[in-house]
Amino acid sequence: MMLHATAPLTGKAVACKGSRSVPCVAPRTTARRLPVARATSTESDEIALLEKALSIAKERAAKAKEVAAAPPATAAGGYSGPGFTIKTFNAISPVGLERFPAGKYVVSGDDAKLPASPMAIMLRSHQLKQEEVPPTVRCIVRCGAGVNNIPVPKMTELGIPVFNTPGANANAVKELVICGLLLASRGILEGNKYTEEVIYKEENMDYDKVAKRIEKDKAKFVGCEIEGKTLGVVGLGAIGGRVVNAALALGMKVVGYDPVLSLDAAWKLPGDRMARAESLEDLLKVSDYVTVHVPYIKGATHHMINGTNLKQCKPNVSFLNFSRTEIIDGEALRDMYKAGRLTGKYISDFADPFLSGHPKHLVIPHLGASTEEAEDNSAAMAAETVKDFLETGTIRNSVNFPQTVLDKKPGHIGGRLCIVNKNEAGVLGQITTFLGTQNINIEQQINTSRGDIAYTVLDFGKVEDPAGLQAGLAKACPAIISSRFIGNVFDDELGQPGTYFYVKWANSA
Ligand SMILES: O=C(O)[C@H](O)COP(=O)(O)O
Repeated sequence: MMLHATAPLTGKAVACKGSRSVPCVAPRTTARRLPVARATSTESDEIALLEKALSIAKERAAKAKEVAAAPPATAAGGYSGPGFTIKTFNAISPVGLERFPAGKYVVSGDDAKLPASPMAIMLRSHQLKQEEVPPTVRCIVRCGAGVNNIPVPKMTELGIPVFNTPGANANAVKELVICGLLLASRGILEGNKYTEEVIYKEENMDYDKVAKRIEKDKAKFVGCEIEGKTLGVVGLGAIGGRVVNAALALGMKVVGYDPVLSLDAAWKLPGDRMARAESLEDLLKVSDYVTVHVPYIKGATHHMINGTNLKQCKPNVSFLNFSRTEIIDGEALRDMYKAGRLTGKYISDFADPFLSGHPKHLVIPHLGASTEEAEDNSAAMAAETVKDFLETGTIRNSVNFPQTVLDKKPGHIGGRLCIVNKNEAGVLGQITTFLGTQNINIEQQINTSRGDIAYTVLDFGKVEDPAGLQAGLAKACPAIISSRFIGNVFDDELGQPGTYFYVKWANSA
């Protein structure tokens, strides 16, 4: 789709309320034949718009670079020791990067600019390889929801928590889903393509002819309304829940399905106005539109919509996929289109290897979370999550570690040990027994577990040799994967970033 306002244009830019980056163009007042130069005018409008969009993108990227490359400044409060080092992949919003206090954190996408090997990784859709994760990395944070670009099971095995930012970009995705519903119900993209590729060409950009043709050919693109139709929402988390409410507000009927609905998410649903399907098949049977909002998990949501359950669908069902390609089996859908069994559209911000170029498959770039607001929210939330973890060991919004929060006692002076170990019987006992042999009195502790991993945080008084303590503990408890000693971060020499971190896999390599 070309980037310009609707009707043929005078080329005169006017201020447009609510639009920051895309100027509107004043409508023509009298009909006239468009000279050949008309094409040049439209092109120059488009070039101007594209240049403007590009300059905004460049400005944001430059700002992000500037923040990331800022030399380590002296931190507020006079701290002048080493800072936590964060390696970024992808362009991360400066709004998030600015959350890392200068002098206490050094953030860069370039290893050479980090004074020490990275202690955390911050990324968006970059396909993270295991080799990119040195043993100094204590955590990884995804500015966004989907973590299928991160080798999570391997990270779990290495004892590295992976965080994401659930909900931070949900509104942006919801708005695009609503747009997707309209793209599915009306011939918007097809009509635009036809106008540009057929009408303009055939009528040689003659305005009067173009205007007549636009009226005449509208009959080719008759759509339907979404009001009163049924939307099936698969996955009722932060995005799905918002989609449910927005669709209801537009007068749609909504049926939802989520086999792992959290209590938190359930509270946000309009239970009285949304029907809840007992199974995916039940949802597919009644839906005119189906939108998927589940994470991509191999073996769980891979081809969740497939050749078997597509047979349950209404023939004119349209699919919206702003989650991940592999959730819908594109090959099966293509076969159903081929056999004439399905006639609705498939709207997505992901390409599909089996449907590329198929007239029913309307693809746009992966734009779900690409709004300034979503990028800012996700980066800010990611930065706070990392800071909390690095400075206190707190785990919130992790996809592979248990939620763990142990508030420090006011005025606590001394150490905190954060231990990651295999979730096996007797390990906690081994840890506390060992600390007892070292004359360490535990003041408070928390022990949590998730799957194969357990995480323990213990507070105690001052210790003289944290490194020796960690080495001794690892020897006494073979199930320990890593441990991290946190003193009073930034306040005493034991609390300096980068110190006292034990990693079994690095030591045994
Ligand atoms: O997983 C997500 O949050 C979305 O797909 C957005 O991804 P992006 O940050 O790469 O745009």
